[in-house]
Amino acid sequence: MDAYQNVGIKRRLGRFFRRDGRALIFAMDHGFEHGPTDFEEHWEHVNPRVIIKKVMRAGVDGVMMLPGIARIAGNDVRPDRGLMIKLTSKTNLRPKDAQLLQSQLGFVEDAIKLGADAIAATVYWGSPQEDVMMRQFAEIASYAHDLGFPVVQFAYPRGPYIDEKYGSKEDYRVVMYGARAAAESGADMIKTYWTGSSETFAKVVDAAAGVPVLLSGGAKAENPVDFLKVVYGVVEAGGAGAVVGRNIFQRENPEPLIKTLIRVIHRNEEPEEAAKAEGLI
Ligand SMILES: O=C(COP(=O)(O)O)[C@@H](O)[C@H](O)[C@H](O)COP(=O)(O)O
Repeated sequence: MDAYQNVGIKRRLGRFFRRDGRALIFAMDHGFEHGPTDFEEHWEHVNPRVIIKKVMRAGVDGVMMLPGIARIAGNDVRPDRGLMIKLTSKTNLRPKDAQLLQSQLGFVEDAIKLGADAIAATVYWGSPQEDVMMRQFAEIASYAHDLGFPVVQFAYPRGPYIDEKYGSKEDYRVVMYGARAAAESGADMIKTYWTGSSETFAKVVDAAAGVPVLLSGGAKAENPVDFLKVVYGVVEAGGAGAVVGRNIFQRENPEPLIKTLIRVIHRNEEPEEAAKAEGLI
């Protein structure tokens, strides 16, 4: 039985990762997690069908979204690309002291009915509510794995003790700890923060013990080359690519950036050269 389940996990992971073991995944959960103001720069992208068609054309390897957006736009994700459905979230409208919890808003069955190739959940390692998210992740992972579906953990260390002890949630010792905790809790793919250098990110990759580690994109960079350099650093460190939202959808025409990211992630091209080749700069 186990062998068959592992085949399912591997085949489904293979819809995200190319032969080089890397992926560029488009993130589209911001309308819920940050609010629709994230789309104000290019308001047409508040319609998931519009932006998903654009990112598909440009060649992203997969897309991550919440279940309701998958009902609206899941069909626009081409069948040969990965569809990741995330089952936990929070709004930015919550009181501040409740922001350190992601709640479950859907179930493994929902994600499977919607055609998911992978199922994702966030754990804020170090949060006072870490226990709740650990249990949510365990329940989701246990059931998904039983059915042969890979599970992605957004392993985000954050909480008052982290700030007090390390000064920053991006301190590599903290990010490394989160990645390790994700691997030890059964994740098949990990999404986390940039640590500021390729050397320190390599430690995060090591700590994940073979589970692929992808960058969580972050706010839109003023200069796209700065963002490309971060992604280049992730790849140099042995990272498995990036999950990118704002740097893509906060551009009217995201195609040149996506094509440049593909050059950096899948062809190891230097950011500036790649950006010039795609007419981005
Ligand atoms: O993890 C998320 C939010 O993280 P946050 O609480 O803003 O640090 C997701 O909303 C995004 O999917 C993720 O941040 C990737 O999108 P970008 O950061 O590239 O916009």
